Amino acid sequence: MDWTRLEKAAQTAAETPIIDRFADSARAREFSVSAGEMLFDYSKTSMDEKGRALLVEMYEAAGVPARREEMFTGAKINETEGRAVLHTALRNLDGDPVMVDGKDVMPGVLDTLNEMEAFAEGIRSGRIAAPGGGAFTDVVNIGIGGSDLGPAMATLAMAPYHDGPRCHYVSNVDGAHINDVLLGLNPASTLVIVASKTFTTIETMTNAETARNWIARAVGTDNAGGHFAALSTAADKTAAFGIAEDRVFGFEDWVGGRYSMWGPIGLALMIAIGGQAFRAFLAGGQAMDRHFRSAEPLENLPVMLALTGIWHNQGLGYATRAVLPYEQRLSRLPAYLQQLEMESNGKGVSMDGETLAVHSGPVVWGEPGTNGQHAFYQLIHQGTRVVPCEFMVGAESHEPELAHQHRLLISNCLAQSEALMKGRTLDEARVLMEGKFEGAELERQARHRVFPGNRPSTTLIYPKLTPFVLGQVIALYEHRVFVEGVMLGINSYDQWGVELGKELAKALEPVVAGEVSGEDKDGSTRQLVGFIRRAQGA
Ligand SMILES: O=P(O)(O)OC[C@H]1O[C@](O)(CO)[C@@H](O)[C@@H]1O
Repeated sequence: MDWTRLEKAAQTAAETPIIDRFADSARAREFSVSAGEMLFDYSKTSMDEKGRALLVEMYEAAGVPARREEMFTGAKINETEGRAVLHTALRNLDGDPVMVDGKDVMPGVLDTLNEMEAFAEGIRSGRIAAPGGGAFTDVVNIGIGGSDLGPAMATLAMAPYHDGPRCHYVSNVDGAHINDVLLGLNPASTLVIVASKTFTTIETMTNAETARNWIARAVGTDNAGGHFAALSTAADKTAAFGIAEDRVFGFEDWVGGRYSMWGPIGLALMIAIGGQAFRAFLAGGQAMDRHFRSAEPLENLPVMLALTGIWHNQGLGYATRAVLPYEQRLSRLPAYLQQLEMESNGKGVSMDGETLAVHSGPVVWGEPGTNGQHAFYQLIHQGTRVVPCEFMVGAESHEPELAHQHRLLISNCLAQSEALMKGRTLDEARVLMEGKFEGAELERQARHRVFPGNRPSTTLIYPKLTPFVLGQVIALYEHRVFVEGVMLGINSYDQWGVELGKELAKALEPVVAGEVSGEDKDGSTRQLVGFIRRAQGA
């Protein structure tokens, strides 16, 4: 990959102020792309035609289209773990065959979907009741990372469609989390879902144990099993935990944790919104898959989202990107995308083990607008670092009676991208301050009110945040990660970088407990442990 050529092209293009590009009346149209009823506008960036052509050339040279076919058809593209990458099969609602090791995985996928739906509808209707009688009023999903963030994010996002039992999510090993969630619940009418691909994750297994004790204390050990379900690839381990086979919804190792909300890991979401709405969510993902698989690069929304990302990160060296949904119900989307993007593309070596020639994927962060405007947008507008912003907003809300609020929301979203691009010159700031200050003080005050402008942003607009649209948005970001990962030459589907901390935490627990001396630890770690133990009165 000729990253130097990209850097030069991007730097040259960035010499032209973004706003000047709109002298061409076709700019907005030509630097936008649609998928279904969704529009992605990347015209407020410095990307020019030459740069875009180079990006497409690099995309082709990296072999993204061929790799994409490999992914969809079950090739083992997760090479370090020897696994296929088939979250797309989970939303392949038509059941067209997808082969892994010579076997069609679709009958199993669709059977599991039907079983999940029968269970979810049973819980929703009260047909599947608590052992003591009475419908389940509350569901607690215990999981972390990919076994938490997806369904937790989507349950919030889908609030207008939530007509099932209340759903709660516990992830942190901090006992405060499960304590505070369980505090308000009645164990006799609570269903606990233990969600863990591996069923070994220490946080989840510890919380599951705590929940089991809580349930057993209230309803008796014999009845506790009736309050549990499990979502996992490890049937032996769910059985060992004591969860009945018909309460276990399994999936295969070709579904990565952070890509797993489309299958059993989405069970709590399905219980919240029902099988039909969950299938609409899957259909949205499937529609984005079809678009991604068939559209030419310039007409392909995930591809252009990815190429814009590469332009900003590897081309211009912008180390972070902000995801700014003007949609309160997407408040957990930035956290979800942090795992999706950073656990996937935060790698320092290429697939063949060589050190990466360019930076890996960016730091992803964000908050919903308009909240962020009153917090960190100061830095985005006037700070010395450039942060490409990814705005998103729905044309319509679910609150027609509050249409004026939605107008305000949209206006704020569009105003921010306009302000970032246009900025405010010193002359304009002076005019603003005239009459209030004069002389040197006017000059000083005016300088504080200058906005450099020329700051890039993109905007994704969708009709309304329905289950279908949420499915489209999540699949869009998954495919963006895929394209960027292939162009960087990395494996987006492993996560070895999380292992070292886990190993060290395991070794440190007996040191913190005072059972082992910890002499082999560094001075800082010994000091911290010592301080904590003294504070605990040990
Ligand atoms: O579903 P599991 O196996 O409990 O894993 C939870 C999370 O932990 C990780 O493995 C990271 O430690 C994530 O990739 C995963 O989503």
